[in-house]
Amino acid sequence: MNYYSLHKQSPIASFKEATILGQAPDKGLYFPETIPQVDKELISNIENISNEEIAFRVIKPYVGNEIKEDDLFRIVSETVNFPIPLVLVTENISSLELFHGPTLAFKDVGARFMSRCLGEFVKGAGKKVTVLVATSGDTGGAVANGFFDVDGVDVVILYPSGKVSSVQEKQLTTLGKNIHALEVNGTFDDCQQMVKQAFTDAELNKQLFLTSANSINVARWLPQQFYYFFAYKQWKQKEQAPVIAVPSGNFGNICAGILAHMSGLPVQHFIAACNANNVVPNYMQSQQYQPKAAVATISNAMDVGNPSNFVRILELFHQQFPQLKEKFSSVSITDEATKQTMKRVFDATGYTLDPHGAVGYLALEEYLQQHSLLKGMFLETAHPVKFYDVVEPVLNETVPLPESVKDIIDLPKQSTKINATFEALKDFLKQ
Ligand SMILES: Cc1ncc(COP(=O)(O)O)c(C=O)c1O
Ligand SMILES: N[C@@H](CCOP(=O)(O)O)C(=O)O
Repeated sequence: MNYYSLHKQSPIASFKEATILGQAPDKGLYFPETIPQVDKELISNIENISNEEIAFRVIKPYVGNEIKEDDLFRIVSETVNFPIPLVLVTENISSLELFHGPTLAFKDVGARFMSRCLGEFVKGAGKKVTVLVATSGDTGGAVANGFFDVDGVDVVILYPSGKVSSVQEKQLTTLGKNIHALEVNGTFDDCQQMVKQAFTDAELNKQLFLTSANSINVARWLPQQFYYFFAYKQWKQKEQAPVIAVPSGNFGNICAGILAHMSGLPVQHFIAACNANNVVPNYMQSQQYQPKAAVATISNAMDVGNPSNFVRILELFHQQFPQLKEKFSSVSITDEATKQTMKRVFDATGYTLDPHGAVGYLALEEYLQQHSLLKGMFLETAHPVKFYDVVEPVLNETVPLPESVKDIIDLPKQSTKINATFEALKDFLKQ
């Protein structure tokens, strides 16, 4: 598979080149030249196919021959070696629990896949790779975990100071060794902008071999398709495709879901569930894309004011608004409504939502009220314990700490504070 830049000013890249570069030289995001179609048999027989094989068959056309088949199978097997259950919460709403991986968030899938692909590509390159990542909470922890102690790779994580949860911050800042955390005096969008600028700085790129582990990198973005297929495998009413609500911030996750659908996966409709950061819900009303400064919410990992991947969604629909509108809608949910949903669902069903999942749940519930014959699922994108400081007072219940969190909660944070300027990042990287 070849990839073109959405800015159309860079040469075509192979999967390996796109993974190593992260972002195209003209600052565009890479996009696959064609959308491969999965075999009809993969869908009709999906209940009998292992997750490893599903993942392999989905990703193989995107990777082509740039990783040997045996190695690719091993990589996907290691990527999806934890449970991803679809759990019934009410009669017509299910939760796809994406939080059973090592850092308790859906990012583990993309981060594990990408770290292994990059490992293959830089083997024997004789040069150290610096992986840059901007995070609003979960990407950083997953990437840190995926690349921890990997030979030849340094990871630099930029996160907005005071705007991630305490558990997320510990996951980002306590590993040490090849993982460096930069606490930026700004927002996630500032961090993302600084990282994107670093890829275009001639001096830095002469000195360092830089790549991105955000969803701008195709090797982080594309494997996020896997769990949409795993969800369908567990979907009982195959005669009617599910509505899927995805808590959305940078829009990489939902964009991967739409790509899976366009490759043949049955989905009735996608809902991008946003918090108060409502750039995309506004776009769906006005057709005007107007990025704005992110506002802080209790679903902090979705506090994004200029989502990177929305351009990929527009490309998937060939920039045609009527087609986009038919398959995709987007709503903005307030913090107050998020808390009420967490409490109401817990009291009625005993199910504990994290604030991001609660945004997805409410968006889905409202949609199903308008479309009463349909059923759906929301993506529970992180474990509630990652936001225990929000969840516990709302539910008036304690969320037990899993061992992985107990291990880090009392460790000292190791981070470097920097201003939200590219120069500050450059100075740090040059050291
Ligand atoms: C828990 C959680 N939910 C939702 C999102 C939003 O996902 P995306 O940026 O792919 O839209 C994130 C951040 O990635 C997250 O960490
Ligand atoms: N919500 C994300 C923001 C970055 O998203 P990415 O998928 O583009 O890496 C986070 O938790 O860091």
